[in-house]
Amino acid sequence: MAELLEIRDLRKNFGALAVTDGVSLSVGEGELHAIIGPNGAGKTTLIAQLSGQLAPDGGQVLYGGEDITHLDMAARVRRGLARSFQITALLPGMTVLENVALAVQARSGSSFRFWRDAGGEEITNAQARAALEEVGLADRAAVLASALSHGEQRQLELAVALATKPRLLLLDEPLAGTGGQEAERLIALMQRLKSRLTIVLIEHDMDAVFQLADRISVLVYGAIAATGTPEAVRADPAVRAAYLGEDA
Ligand SMILES: Nc1ncnc2c1ncn2[C@@H]1O[C@H](COP(=O)(O)OP(=O)(O)OP(=O)(O)O)[C@@H](O)[C@H]1O
Repeated sequence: MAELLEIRDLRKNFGALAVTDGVSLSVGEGELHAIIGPNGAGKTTLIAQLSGQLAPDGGQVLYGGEDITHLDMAARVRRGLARSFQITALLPGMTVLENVALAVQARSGSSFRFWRDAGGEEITNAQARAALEEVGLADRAAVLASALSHGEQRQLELAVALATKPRLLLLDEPLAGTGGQEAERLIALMQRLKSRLTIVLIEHDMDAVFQLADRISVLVYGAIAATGTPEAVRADPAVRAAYLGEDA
């Protein structure tokens, strides 16, 4: 498997706290790589450094062989690296379609003038509708984002990320706050996406993680305690002790 993402000795401190403590890991093209670990282990902080939201204090991030460590978020999105947020970043006063259309625009880098040009808006909306179709929200396109259920908002966040046509998708707790059928729908969606995208997934729902992941990395106190297939990670005594507990 060719490596799409390579993280080398990444470091981030908040004051005296080493939140990312020399993390090295690679993610192959087409892989779904889950990052698990206890609360406060530094998972979100790690993702933020991959998306370009947070600058690391040391180490390197390579994407498709290119050193992107010092690129900003917009430059990473243009290269096909998209993040779906743990904290909902939707515009509640805009429709579902408008939320996705804005993301399409961001990826194409189209100017405001292009947006207003005849045809521009239509193309943008067609791409936005395709993303909504993919996540199963097409029939909610005209509804205000604020009127969606929690699970639907998570679907919309995924549509927003997909609208940027990512090659690598960073998902931070996409199942948070969902349950039952909503969670099942999102898991089925991730299962579909993993056939055509590379995904780095942070998730606390262990059933979902063990079902979806090709490989799992366990982060404990900012460092990788283990990386391997779900079977290997489940069997790792250090992982069981540090995180999964007796009944894992
Ligand atoms: N901006 C910040 N300034 C100071 N400390 C921070 C900041 N962001 C995070 N931290 C601290 O860094 C540590 C790691 O936080 P992070 O959110 O990355 O963990 P996490 O593994 O994603 O946790 P969770 O599973 O609860 O989401 C925590 O102790 C947190 O309090």
